[in-house]
Amino acid sequence: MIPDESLHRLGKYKLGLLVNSDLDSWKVLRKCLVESIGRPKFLKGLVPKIGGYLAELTDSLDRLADAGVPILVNELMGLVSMDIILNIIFSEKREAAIIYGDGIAEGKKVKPDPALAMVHKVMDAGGFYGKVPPFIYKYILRGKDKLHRESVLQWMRYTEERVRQKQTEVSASTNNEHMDFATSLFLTAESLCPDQNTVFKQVVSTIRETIGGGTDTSSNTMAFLIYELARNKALADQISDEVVRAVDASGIIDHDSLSRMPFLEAAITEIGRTCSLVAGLTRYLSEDTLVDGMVLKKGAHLVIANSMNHSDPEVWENPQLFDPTRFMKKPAKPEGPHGFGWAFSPFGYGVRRCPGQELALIEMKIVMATLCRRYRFRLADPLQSLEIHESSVRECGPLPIIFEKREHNQ
Ligand code: HEM
Repeated sequence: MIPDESLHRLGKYKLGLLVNSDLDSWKVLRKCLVESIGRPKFLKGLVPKIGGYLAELTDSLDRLADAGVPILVNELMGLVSMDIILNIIFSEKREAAIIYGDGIAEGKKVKPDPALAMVHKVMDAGGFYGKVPPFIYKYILRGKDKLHRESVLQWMRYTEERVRQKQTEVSASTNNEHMDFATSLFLTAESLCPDQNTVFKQVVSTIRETIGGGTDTSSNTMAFLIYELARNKALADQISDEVVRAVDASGIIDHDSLSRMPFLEAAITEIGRTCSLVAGLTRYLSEDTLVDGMVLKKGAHLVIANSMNHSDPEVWENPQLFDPTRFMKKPAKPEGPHGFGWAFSPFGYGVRRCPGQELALIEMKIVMATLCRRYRFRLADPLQSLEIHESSVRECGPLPIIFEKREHNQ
């Protein structure tokens, strides 16, 4: 539940998408986001872009496999998602995951990536302020409050600086044919917002949410999936064989071959259920609403508990079991994106559903297809259990994994 004091403060907040309480400005930003990262042409163009990056990453992972040393897969996937999202947003060519993989292969101690470390801290701050009523964090948890505030301020300065640089580039450029997300966002926001100051503020807020939303979400989902595949060799082999069949001899994964990987897609969907990355969705009732014969009053704040719905034994047979085949069968009910009605909503529902869903699915599919085709994943400690850290999203704790080359490694 959102405490009243927070709500009062949110009432004045008209920036960004996630916690924006002003319908008009939310609509403008949502349009910006959906018209840029949601466009089919943009999504199709992502496949070769991410594929090029992965070709370099797998050279590094090959060296890691040859060295036979474990790598923290939660950190690796965080860097992969960060490299990809910053490339999409700013056309920045980052190689943080490659540097990390090479460093580990050579037995060096690798320093944490500053941008990723900042996102982790901000997600932690989001989790902290989302859970604890304001008077507690203000008066009782003063020390933690100070730390989280500093992380948030550092993050705000970083994103503002990046967007300012971008604004200068956009206004100097005459050719915006191959636009990155930030450029497209600027141009759309300029056509929709009343003044330059508002444009700047909205772009900064939206970019903050896109980096945050685009990093710790897909990266943790992939880390959780790698954990399952490391524990279940038969599933991992099944995905690997499917990918080998779907791509031609060149091994290049293109847009068409991605559509020939239903089992991998089902495994990604199933991990969305078992890990419930976003544990709950929040809603404000703008009118009295009838739910299961009960009237919920206008003005109520609801939390839709994904983590409970996703493991409800009345809906899911053997809910604790990681079983992708449940998403390959004919849906039990015709409702909802996967035929499981309200019982399955990893990306949310309706007008507030995640605007990055298609992007995340393409990214996760191409990254996991590439990794599953080329490597087996082995837990460095066979008894390793999964550590889950509850932040703004569910985060995968330290997970050391050994990459082993498969026969289809090239
Ligand atoms: C596995 C990956 C992801 C998961 C599981 C996820 C999940 C979610 C969920 C559950 C919501 C709330 C939806 C609702 O209340 O109905 C949400 C909102 C949002 N997501 Fe994602 N997301 C993912 C990836 C991404 C990516 C890649 C981006 C950006 C490129 C993104 C940006 C956002 C934004 C901006 C919102 C707020 C939308 C609004 O309030 O109108 N997400 N996401």
